[in-house]
Amino acid sequence: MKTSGGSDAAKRRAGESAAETVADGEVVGLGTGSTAAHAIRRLGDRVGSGLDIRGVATSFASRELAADCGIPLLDLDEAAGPDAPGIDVAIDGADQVAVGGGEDDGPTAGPLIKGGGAAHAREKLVDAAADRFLVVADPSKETPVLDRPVPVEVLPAGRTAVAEAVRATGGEPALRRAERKDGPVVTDNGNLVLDCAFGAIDDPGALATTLATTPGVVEHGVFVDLADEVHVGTETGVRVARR
Ligand SMILES: O=C[C@H](O)[C@H](O)[C@H](O)COP(=O)(O)O
Repeated sequence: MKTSGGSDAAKRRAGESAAETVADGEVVGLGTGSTAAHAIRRLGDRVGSGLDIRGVATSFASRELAADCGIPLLDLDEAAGPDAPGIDVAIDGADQVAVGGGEDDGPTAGPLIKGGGAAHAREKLVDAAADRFLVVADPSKETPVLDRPVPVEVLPAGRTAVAEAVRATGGEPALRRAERKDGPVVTDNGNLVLDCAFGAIDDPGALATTLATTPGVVEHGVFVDLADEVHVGTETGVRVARR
């Protein structure tokens, strides 16, 4: 399991807070990463105590963890077809989340960057299909303006063409390399990842459209207008920002 900055206690509070909102009978999208893993473990505990849910995994890693935790699983095709139950709620992490001011109504949940674990293509499928999408994060992920490099999953044959297109829009692409093998990271879908630095992203919606319409791009890690709630675990509790 990939880990990231931020304390594990804060991640656990965030994951468990979101897991507590899941109700009996629901179909639950199971996110990827070290924060979502806490939600999966808590859901596994609740299943052990009688909660009746089915999970839809977003990656090889989340499927494996959910199976270890005793959560019954559905494929996305089984959950999202015409006569299928649908996905009631998805719980997933983020690499960066824009949280707005909201002095009167509390903080507001804005766009996200995801894909630090190269799982963003399946995550976006599941998170977008869910009736409620809950993001779980620690305070190191919050920012007023997104500015982390955006993970872009590309067809292997499109790697150079997509890199050129990214440069043409002012971005700087870097092929993601594996830490424990000589060569690139290969996604669960058999593709490559370009981490594309754009500096401060003033218009995430426009960038999302540009990347989505670039030939060779399978999926990018900008998630716009998808998050319903962001559960931010702190050293002492949990803050919830809403859309
Ligand atoms: O591809 C991976 C996912 O988008 C993760 O949800 C994201 O990288 C956050 O992971 P973590 O909770 O480990 O920081």
